[in-house]
Amino acid sequence: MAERDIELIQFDLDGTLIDSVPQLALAVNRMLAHLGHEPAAEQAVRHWVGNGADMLVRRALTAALGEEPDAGAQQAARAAFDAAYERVADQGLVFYPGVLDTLAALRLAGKKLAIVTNKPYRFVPAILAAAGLKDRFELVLGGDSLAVKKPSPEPLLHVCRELDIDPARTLMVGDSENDVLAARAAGIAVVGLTYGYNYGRDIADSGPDWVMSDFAGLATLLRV
Ligand SMILES: O=C(O)COP(=O)(O)O
Ligand SMILES: [Mg+2]
Repeated sequence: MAERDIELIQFDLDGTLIDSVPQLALAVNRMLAHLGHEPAAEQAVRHWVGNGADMLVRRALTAALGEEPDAGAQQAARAAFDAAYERVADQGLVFYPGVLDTLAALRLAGKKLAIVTNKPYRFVPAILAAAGLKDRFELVLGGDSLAVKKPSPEPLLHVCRELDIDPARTLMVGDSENDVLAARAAGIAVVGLTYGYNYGRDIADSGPDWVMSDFAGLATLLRV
């Protein structure tokens, strides 16, 4: 199948469309301060993002405590993180270069667009609204929208089923090995972006079908 036959593009959010680490780091540090711990460096937070809010909080707490938190500490920390992130998630958002123009061009070319993020769903609508992207996506799934999140293929397959589009006519675009693993297991072609997080590792090592350093490369790939 030619790349121009792609009908549906599923996007990761953090590290792909937006650089959300400043806001996540702020929320992590408000949570740590609330619990009496020293703040974490933004660079550390960058490497903790990728498996959703529970894992981000767990990694931050483990670093602060020097051991895994117990269930009660984890729960209290998650509540403090959520309260803090709710206030800043849509503030001062930075979209990566080429994202807004390329999304508009893909839409104009008749492509269906969706978001599959591991970020809890409740934070996502405000982020999209702040960027004027509320109506750009056919479907938006958060990390807690289904019973499983990426690297499970299920969220990606769920979107294909809901929109009635063959995985073979779908493209996944993300910055993390979780995006590549989910796409591969779903039989979906995948672009790996080099500018995101991926725990500080090279996305090329995960073996995506294409490696791109620039979001606008999608327009060239899909010939829109
Ligand atoms: O919130 C996370 O941990 C990662 O979110 P993402 O799936 O949009 O990269
Ligand atoms: Mg990501």
